Amino acid sequence: MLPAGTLADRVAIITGGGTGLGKAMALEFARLGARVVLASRKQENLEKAAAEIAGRGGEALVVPTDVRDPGQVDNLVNRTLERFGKIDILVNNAAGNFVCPAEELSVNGWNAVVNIVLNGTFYCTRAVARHWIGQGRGGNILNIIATYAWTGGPGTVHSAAAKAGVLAMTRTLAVEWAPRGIRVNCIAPGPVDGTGAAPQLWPTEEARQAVIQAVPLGRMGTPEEIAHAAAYLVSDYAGFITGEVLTIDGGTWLGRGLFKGSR
Ligand SMILES: CCC/C=C/C(=O)SCCNC(=O)CCNC(=O)[C@H](O)C(C)(C)COP(=O)([O-])OP(=O)([O-])OC[C@H]1O[C@@H](n2cnc3c(N)ncnc32)[C@H](O)[C@@H]1OP(=O)([O-])[O-]
Ligand SMILES: NC(=O)C1=CN([C@@H]2O[C@H](COP(=O)(O)OP(=O)(O)OC[C@H]3O[C@@H](n4cnc5c(N)ncnc54)[C@H](OP(=O)(O)O)[C@@H]3O)[C@@H](O)[C@H]2O)C=CC1
Repeated sequence: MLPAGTLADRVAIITGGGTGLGKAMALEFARLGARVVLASRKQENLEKAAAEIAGRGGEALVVPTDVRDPGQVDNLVNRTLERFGKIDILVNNAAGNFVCPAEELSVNGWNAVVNIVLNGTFYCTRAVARHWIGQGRGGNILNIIATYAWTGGPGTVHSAAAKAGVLAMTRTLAVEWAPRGIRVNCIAPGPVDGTGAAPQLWPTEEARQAVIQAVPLGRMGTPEEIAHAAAYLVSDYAGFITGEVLTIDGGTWLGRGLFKGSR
């Protein structure tokens, strides 16, 4: 765990910060001293997370936002600046996902996921970076992707394609904005319990056990394990890291190996 004070005085916007991994990151960033801005569609989830942060002595601003709407994203940036006067960190964590054979996926289904994951990430990134560049100051962007950005993800073509786009965006902007002092990195989590992925991707205990079988470390990850790594990447400890993907998946994307029977 990073020491308290690591993110002192930082202001962090976290999209999808009311639930799952976003909430875990918000709690951890607040523990480390950051003031956090929670942005997603459902105000009720955001308020609950903000109350939990306040209950632990932290400070959180709630800004209901649909990241698919560039106008709402501009409002998110403006509300953050009105309240805190600056932005140091943006975490693009909001996502939508469901399992559906590609040939059965409707245009609306494709667009729903791609608009949240790929377009929403770009709208938020552009709005925050415009502010930084206008002010002549740097900042930190962390994008939450998934390992199927490079392995492919049968059953989730919308999400896999969108996350691959976010990975390309990360590497592109890491270099394009390096002279501006803006770092851009990714985390690729493996399956994590206690998040919104469960009802969408492993809705039954049987399905969950099948996922665990695919993990070399033999278990799901925890939201806190992702949050600790996220805090590191947006902190000064990672000051020379940009354009990188930190995979936190218990070895899952590497597979189980071919020769299990003979080991
Ligand atoms: C290793 C793990 C990696 C994990 C990665 C993650 O991201 S985990 C993160 C997990 N967390 C989350 O996913 C949380 C957020 N997720 C959400 O808000 C929704 O799941 C959303 C992504 C559909 C967006 O909602 P919305 O209100 O904007 O959209 P809407 O309800 O209006 O639907 C739009 C279209 O999609 C269609 N459609 C929907 N479901 C299915 C389905 N199962 N089957 C087929 N199709 C489906 C629906 O029929 C419609 O098409 P139509 O009929 O008009 O042609
Ligand atoms: N959990 C896991 O096992 C894995 C998760 N991931 C990634 O981790 C991240 C967090 O997912 P997880 O915590 O599991 O799932 P959650 O469903 O808990 O989180 C997704 C969040 O995105 C928000 N969101 C969805 N659509 C929009 C939108 N249009 N505008 C703004 N916010 C939106 C939701 O809030 P609201 O409904 O209020 O809008 C929700 O808080 C995602 O990027 C996901 O792809 C990657 C690999 C594995």
